[in-house]
Amino acid sequence: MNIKVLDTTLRDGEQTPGVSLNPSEKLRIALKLDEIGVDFIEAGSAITSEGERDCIKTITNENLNAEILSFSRPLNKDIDYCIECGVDAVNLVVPTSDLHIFQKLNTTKEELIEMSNSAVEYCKDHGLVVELSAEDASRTDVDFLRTVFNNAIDCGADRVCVCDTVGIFTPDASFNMFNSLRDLKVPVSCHCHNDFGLAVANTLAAIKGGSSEFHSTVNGIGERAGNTSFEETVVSINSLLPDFDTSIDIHELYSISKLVARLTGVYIQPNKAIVGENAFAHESGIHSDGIIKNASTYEPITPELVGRKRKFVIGKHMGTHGLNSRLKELGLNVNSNQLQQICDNIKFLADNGKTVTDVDLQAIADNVLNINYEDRIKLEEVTIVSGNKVLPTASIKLTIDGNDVLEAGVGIGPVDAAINAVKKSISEFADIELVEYHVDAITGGTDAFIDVIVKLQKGDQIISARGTEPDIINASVKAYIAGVNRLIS
Ligand SMILES: CC(=O)SCCNC(=O)CCNC(=O)[C@H](O)C(C)(C)COP(=O)(O)OP(=O)(O)OC[C@H]1O[C@@H](n2cnc3c(N)ncnc32)[C@H](O)[C@@H]1OP(=O)(O)O
Ligand SMILES: CC(=O)C(=O)O
Repeated sequence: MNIKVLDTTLRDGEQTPGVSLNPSEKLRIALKLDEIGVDFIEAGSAITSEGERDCIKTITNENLNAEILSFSRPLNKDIDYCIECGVDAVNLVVPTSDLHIFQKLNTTKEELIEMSNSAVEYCKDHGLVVELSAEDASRTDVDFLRTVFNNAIDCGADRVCVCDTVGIFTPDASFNMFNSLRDLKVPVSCHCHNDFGLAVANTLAAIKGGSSEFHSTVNGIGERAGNTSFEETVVSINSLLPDFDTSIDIHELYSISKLVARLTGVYIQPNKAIVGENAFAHESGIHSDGIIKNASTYEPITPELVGRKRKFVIGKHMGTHGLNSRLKELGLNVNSNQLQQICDNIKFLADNGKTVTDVDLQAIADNVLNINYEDRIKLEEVTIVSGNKVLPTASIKLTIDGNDVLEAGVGIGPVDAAINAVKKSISEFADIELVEYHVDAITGGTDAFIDVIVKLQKGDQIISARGTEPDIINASVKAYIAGVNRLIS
């Protein structure tokens, strides 16, 4: 059975405290959601603001394949704004629990049904598709919930949705709720929150119980602890529920996750399922060895399925099989004695608390293999002008293959300006992208040593490099140049 996906990254996801997307950012996300096969896109809440309406209009102007919805309360003024934005449908949110009806809306159950019915009729009179979402449904008396839904359906609602607004469902409760609503005459969808970390589990249980649609957000962003994670649910349906599928192009999940993280500024933790940095990374020797022999030993799905690549990480827990595989990726062939020596050196560093980067690994390997490696690029000088009233500007003097090169760059801040100046000096011969930048203050104070780790990419090759200095600009430039030197060596 095909399960429909309503993505609410642009509405409930944007309700993440501090997140606000502009029209072009919302459009980029909507285009990607549409491209990868999302059925319904909740583009925002038209009532919220002028800017929000501009965002929704930018999306509705594109005539996407997906149905475009706006959130709306069951109030004509909200619905009028939805109509002005040209949406196909409304997510009409009607609170149904006693708590919400009596304490929040300060009304009665009879008046609530009246408000809900008349809003559905108003929407239908204006040609809108209606998904009626019962807010706080998981704390609502089921008979009353059925009454609200059946009234709405009689008035023309096209779909109804059970919202676990504060994430209190357990998988059993979710299954039972949806199983008891199987006889409703329209599709029933589920909207779960992650307050107890159960949103994906509850969504899967809802689907097994009879829900034919689920709401989710990319990376699980949203109010408080967030919503059901889009990527986790899609992959779980694909891999764990053999009787169900979705129309989503699973290979694109990583790229949409990256896009949403970048545009919202909500970065995901490394151990997040499917899209986290470590989801397909292996440091432990026993795991890496198993993976090399047969990847299924320690990977339930292949990284390629979700648009990712496996990686073996250098560190304290690794063994020689994983290390050898990483050395080969870096173009280094070693015998078993050399391999063991390199492994011992890395474990010594790791035991002393050091994160071992690829550049460290290559330096250790050079030493063990007696390779005389000379950096092609050397930093001679870097000068920064920065302050509260100037555009951060950097001038840089390098020697490249023995020749002096002078360059200048500007940037958002002094580090950006310095890196831009280095990039300009090497642009003719090295097409290198900075894919990650991480900074730590080693001792915590303002006089601390700064440890910068960068990841740089040239074609298919990604390597990590470090710079440690008392000055963040010098540390960043040093890390960047160390990585570039290795990538062009
Ligand atoms: C579970 C969810 O995620 S619901 C979606 C939550 N999203 C948002 O709130 C984001 C968009 N919201 C906004 O921009 C603003 O809250 C607005 C424009 C909708 C309303 O702003 P204001 O008029 O200043 O009211 P405020 O937000 O302070 O209070 C909410 C009002 O809506 C009422 N309300 C809340 N939910 C509903 C509902 N589903 N149906 C009808 N009325 C509702 C409240 O009772 C309150 O009304 P009151 O002023 O008569 O007491
Ligand atoms: C409608 C909605 O976002 C909720 O109940 O959580």
